[in-house]
Amino acid sequence: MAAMSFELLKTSSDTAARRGRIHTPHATIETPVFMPVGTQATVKTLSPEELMEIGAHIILSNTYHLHLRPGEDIVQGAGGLHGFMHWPRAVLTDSGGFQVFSLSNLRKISEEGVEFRSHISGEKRFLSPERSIEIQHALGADIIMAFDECPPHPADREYIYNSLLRTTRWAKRSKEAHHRTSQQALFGIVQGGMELDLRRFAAESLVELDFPGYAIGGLSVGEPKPLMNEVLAHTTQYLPADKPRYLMGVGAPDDLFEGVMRGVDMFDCVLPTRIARNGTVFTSTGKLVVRNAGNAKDYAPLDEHCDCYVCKNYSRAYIRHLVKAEETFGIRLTSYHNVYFLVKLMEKIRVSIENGTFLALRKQFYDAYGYNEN
Ligand SMILES: CNc1nc2cc3nc[nH]c(=O)c3cc2[nH]1
Ligand SMILES: [Zn+2]
Repeated sequence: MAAMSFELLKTSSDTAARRGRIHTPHATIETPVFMPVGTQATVKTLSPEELMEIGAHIILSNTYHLHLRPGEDIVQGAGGLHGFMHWPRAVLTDSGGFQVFSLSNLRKISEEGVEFRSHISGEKRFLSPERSIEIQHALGADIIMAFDECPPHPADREYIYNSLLRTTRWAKRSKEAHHRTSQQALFGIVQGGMELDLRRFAAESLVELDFPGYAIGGLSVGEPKPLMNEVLAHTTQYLPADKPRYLMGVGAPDDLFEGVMRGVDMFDCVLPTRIARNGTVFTSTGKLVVRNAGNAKDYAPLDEHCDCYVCKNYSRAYIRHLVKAEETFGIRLTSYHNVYFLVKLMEKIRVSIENGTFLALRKQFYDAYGYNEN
C-alpha cells in the first residue's frame, strides 16, 4: 500500500477553503482536520478509546521528547507508537528541531545538525536530519517531518534567509535518509519567517524536492495573528493544490477558521488540553473559566450546545468542585470536552465547505463566540 495519498474533494469559489481526504496505513482522515497533541505518547489524561469516541483519526507525538525519554528503541520494541500507545489510527511526529529551540538550552547549530543539552537530564545530545529520520522511523508514525530550523521571531532577514537555505539542504538530506521505508510519508516544512518573498522561495525550493505533503512552519511563534494570517495566505499560493498543507502549532478556534479560509488542511495545537489543566474550557459563547465562583451552583453543562459525553452527564458545579479539589477527574472532563470541541468544530467546518456555507458558519461562530471578523 502506498504510504499516503491525498484526494482533493472540493475547492471553494469564495475562499481558499478545501475539502480533502488523506489515506494513511492506519486511518483515512477527512480534511480540514484538527490533530490532538500527544507530545509524550499520550494526549494528556485521555485514553485512546476516548479519543476514538471523540472522533480523532490522527494524533501528534514529538520526536524530541520521545528520543530523550523513554528512547525510540523502547517505543520500537513495543511495535512503534501504535503498539506502545495502543492507538490503532494515524500518528504524525514532528522532527525535533522546533522542540530543541523551544525547550533545551546550550544548543549549537551547524551544517551537520544541532547539538543541545537534554532539558530532562542536562546531558549533551545531537540531532541531524539523518538522526531525526532514523528516530521517526523507529517511532513508526504514518506522517513524519523533515528536520528543520524554526528561526526565532523576530529575526533579521539575513538570518532568516540563511536559515531557510540550510533548512532546504536539511530537507534534501531528510528525504535521502527516508527513502528506505514506504509506509511513512515525509513532509517538507516551509520556513521564511515573516518575509513574503522568502516564503515563496522556501515553498518553491521544497516543491522542487517533491514531498507528498507540506507543513508551514515558523508561525505561531508569538507574531500577531493578522501577520500570521498574511504570511499564511501568501505561502499556500505556492504549494501544490493536490498535496496536504499542514499549519504547525495552530490553533485556537478562530485560527482554525482563518487557516482553513487560506487553504490549510491540517492543524495541531496543545491549547485544548493545556487550558483544560487550568480549568478553562471552550464553549460556543467563548472561553469559560470553570473554577470561577459563579459556577458553584450552576447545574448547566459546560456548553448547552455541546453533545459530548461530559456535557451530557456533568454540570459546571460538579466540574468546578473537582477542579478546585484538584481531583484528577476534573481535568479529564475539561480535556475531553475541549478536544471534542475542536474536533467537532472542524467537522462542522468540513460540512460547511461541502455546502458552500463556510463564511456563514464563520460569521455565526464569531458572533456567538465574541470574535470580531476582521
Ligand atoms: C505552537 N507553535 C508552533 N509549533 C510549531 C512546531 C514546529 N515544528 C517544526 N517546525 C516549525 O517551524 C514549527 C513551528 C511551530 N509553531
Ligand atoms: Zn462538551
